[in-house]
Formats: sequence, C-alpha cells, structure tokens
Amino acid sequence: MAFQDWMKQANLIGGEWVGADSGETIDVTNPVDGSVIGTIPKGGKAETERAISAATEAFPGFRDMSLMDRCNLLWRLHDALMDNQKELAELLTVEMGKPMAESMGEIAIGAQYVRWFAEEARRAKGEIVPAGVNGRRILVTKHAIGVVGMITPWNFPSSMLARKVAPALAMGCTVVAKPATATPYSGLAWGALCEEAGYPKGVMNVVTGSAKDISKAMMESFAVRKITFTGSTEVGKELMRGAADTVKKVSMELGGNAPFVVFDDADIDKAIDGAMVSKFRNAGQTCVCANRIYVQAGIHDAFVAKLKARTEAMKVGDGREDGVEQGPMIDMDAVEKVEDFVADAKAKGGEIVTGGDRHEKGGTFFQPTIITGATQDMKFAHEEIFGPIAPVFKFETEEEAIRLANDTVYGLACYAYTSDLGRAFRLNEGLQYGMIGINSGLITTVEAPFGGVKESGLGKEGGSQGLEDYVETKYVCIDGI
Ligand SMILES: NC(=O)C1=CN([C@@H]2O[C@H](COP(=O)(O)OP(=O)(O)OC[C@H]3O[C@@H](n4cnc5c(N)ncnc54)[C@H](OP(=O)(O)O)[C@@H]3O)[C@@H](O)[C@H]2O)C=CC1
Ligand SMILES: O=C(O)CCCC(=O)O
Repeated sequence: MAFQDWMKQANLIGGEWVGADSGETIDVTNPVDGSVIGTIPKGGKAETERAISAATEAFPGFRDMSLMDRCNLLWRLHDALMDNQKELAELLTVEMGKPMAESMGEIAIGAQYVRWFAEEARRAKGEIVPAGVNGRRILVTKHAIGVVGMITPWNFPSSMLARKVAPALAMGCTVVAKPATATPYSGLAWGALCEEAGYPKGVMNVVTGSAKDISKAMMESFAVRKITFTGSTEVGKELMRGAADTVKKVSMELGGNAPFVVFDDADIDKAIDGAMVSKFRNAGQTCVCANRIYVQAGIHDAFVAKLKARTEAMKVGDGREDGVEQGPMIDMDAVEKVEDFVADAKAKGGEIVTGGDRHEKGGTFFQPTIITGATQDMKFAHEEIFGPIAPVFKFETEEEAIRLANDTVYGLACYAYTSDLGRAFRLNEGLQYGMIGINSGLITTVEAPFGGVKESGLGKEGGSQGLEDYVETKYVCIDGI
C-alpha cells in the first residue's frame, strides 16, 4: 500500500464515505512547499447532526457488546495501525511536515494507546462500599458516557485522536471526531482504520469543515454527552462555555508554557539531550515543549555553548528526507508569530546566539534559534511559543527558579535537571504543573496520565485515569437486606 491509500478525501458518517451536502471542498497542502495534496469536504451543521444521529443509534448496541468483543476490536485496531505504520507516518509527514522518524513514533504511540486501553478496559472495576447502616449495601458501577465529540489539533493529528478514541471505544462510547483542517487525513484515517478493524457502522464518525459550525452542532446536541478537545486555551474556554448549556462532561488539553530548569548540580550532557528533544521536537510545535529554559548561573555559559553546538548541527528540511530533524512550521501565521517573539526579545535586550530568522529553504522553514539574556518581561515568558525558539534565562537560587517557573497561567508540563534527590522532591512539591520530568525531557507515555492544571486544562489522557473521562459512575443503594 501507499500513503495515498489511507488519504480519505471524504467524511465517514454512519459507515458511509460522503462529501459535504453543498459539494464544497477545502484544499489541503503540504507545508514543505504549499503544494495541494488533496481536498476534504467542507462539512458543517447538517453533516455533524447526521454523524451525531449515527453515533446515537450505534451507541446501545456497541455499549452492550461483550467486553471481550470490544477488547478484540481494539487489538485489531492496534494491528491495523502497526501493519500500516509506514504509510500512515508518511501521510502524517506529508500533511503536517514533521520528520518521518517522529511520524513513525507518533503512529506507534497511537497504537500503544489502543493496546493500553484494550488492557485497561478489563480493569474498569466498580466498588462495593461499606454502608453506614445495617441492612444496606452500596455499589458503585461504571458505564459508558455515550456519544463523545472530539476536536483535535494539527500538531499531533494522529496520536491526539488515539488517546481520545481508544478509551472511548474501550468503554463502549461512540464517536464524532473533527480533525484540524490543516491536517485532516490522519484523523480521517482513523475512520478507515476502524472500518478495517471491523467496528460496527456509526461507532466511529469523522467530519471535516467549518470548526465553528461543527462544534456548534456538537455543543447544541443533548445526545453528545462529552466533549474532548486538544488545542489552544482560547478555543478550549469557548468550548467549555458552550458545553455548559447541555452540561456535558469536558476534557481539555490546552496550551502550555513549560519551564525547563537546569541546576548547577545537573549532568549537563543529559540536560542538553533533554533540552534538544523537549525544545525542537516537531519544530517546537508541541504543547509540552520547553518554552523557557532556566539555567543556574554556575553552568549557564557551558550549557549555552553546548546547546549552540547541537542546535547548529540540526538538519532542517523536508521531513521525508533522511536525517532531517526539523521540518517546516505549519503555516505562515506560525512563522510570523515566531518572528514576533524574536523581535520582542531583541527589543528588550535578548541576544541571538544562533538562528533568529526564516530559514534559507524558504516557505515556512524557520531557523532553530537560541536567545540568551531572556527576562520575565519578554512575551515568551508568558505566551506559548509553538516554534523552534529556545529562550535561556539565568537564575541564582532554587527558590527563585521555582517562583519564576510558576509565574504563568499555564500548568501543563515542566522539567528539571538535578542530581540532588531532596531537591527533586522539593521541585515536585513546589512546581504547579500536571506533569514533571526530573532529568527527562520526553515524558509522554501511555501508562501515565497526561494533562495540565490551571489554564492548561482539565482531565487526563493515558494511564488508568484516562478511562475515567469516558465513564459515568452510578451509585446503587440496595436496602432491606
Ligand atoms: N495544546 C496543544 O497541543 C495545542 C496548542 N495550540 C496552540 O494554539 C495556537 C493556535 O493554533 P490553532 O491550530 O489555531 O489551535 P486551535 O485551538 O484553533 O485549533 C485546534 C482545533 O480546534 C478547532 N477550532 C478552531 N476554532 C474553533 C472554534 N471556535 N470552535 C471549535 N473548534 C475550533 C480547530 O479547527 P480548524 O483546524 O478547522 O481551525 C482544530 O480542530 C498554537 O500556536 C498553539 O499555541 C495549537 C494546537 C495544539
Ligand atoms: O502537543 C501536544 O498536544 C501533545 C504532545 C504529545 C507528545 O508529547 O507526544
């Protein structure tokens, strides 16, 4: 097979691949050169309402399927992903731009989420709780929440859907998914993969088109009992307001502004490895990317010298070329946003150690960049960069580092490098984040609950906690025993 075989240019609604009612389409481009690679339907309210009806109809049958049958379907979905890993990865790189090695990893972690939740579903246990009075028993049982609306971003177009779809299907929920318009094919491929695995019609539906119209239809529908979203904090807040009208459960994986703190006692080479992966993975377009690198004064200059050497050695180019470590940015808006961060830092006294400009490859390529002399009044101290800019701040004490690291409305991931065990515990207790990497710059894994605090969101994806978001608990009181 070729990647084009997975490139579905239609929506999946109730088991049928269909266009928009209007026949209108949207072009999808390759960010490497802006060339059109295909089109998708410009769906909206009516198409979404039909998808919700299909999911609503499919729900009771799917919910009541035996647990083992549901788990077996997930295993087949896992195999479909891994059997087609290379083609799905190439499709991802062509529409999104990230290097093939990262796309291969993204498909693999998506498959791991499916496998993990196939295993976890068998442990979705309820409880029998001791009652306070005689003659009474208290049972707590878990039930699939119902139809789930999913809205996902362009930066991880396959794995962001994986960690929503897998627990939903594991618990017997049905799905209406809306992938990002810039990278819709990896999302549509989940429809094709579910077909291949043998899911009943209507269990998995995928609609593309107007974000506002599709999300409005989801929000207004009483049948949609849960909304799960990954994307910007701004849109997340809007969706939370919309969900209030029908009191839907919400999960929000929103923006981050991760501090990456390196203490004098750290293993500097390990810290550099961690900073490289945390900062430059996916060209910095990751919600858990290091956004602010705080380095203690004693090792600041040595750290910057090593980071510069590694950054300048990075190969930038088309993600499909061998050895490329950084692809293009998603679009011109993203490039302009990054340029604005650089200009702001320069105007406030920041020094460009390397990079700082558009890349000679043109288009949306941007140079991997390091800025030293970063201060809390620079824009990136408070906003998500979402690009290959590494601002380095200097600090003196542990207390100062914790205070600066927490100086943000975000609270998704943070990182700290130290060889002092006591300090590691103090950091864990002091840093206001949902996830912390101690001596690690790459922490995403299926076994652990991914999610933020403060304005970085609500709910967890992955881990045993990842199932809870797709479950209603019911309390049964049995009296007169
Ligand atoms: N936490 C994370 O992982 C992510 C964070 N971001 C942050 O957000 C910034 C902007 O990126 P962007 O892609 O615009 O992120 P958005 O939050 O706008 O997009 C994410 C998803 O939400 C959809 N969407 C957009 N507007 C609405 C709306 N009003 N109602 C419902 N759904 C909507 C998008 O659809 P469509 O594609 O059709 O517009 C897409 O499917 C980035 O620079 C980054 O800072 C972005 C992506 C992921
Ligand atoms: O950027 C995101 O929204 C999720 C990051 C997933 C990962 O760390 O692989």
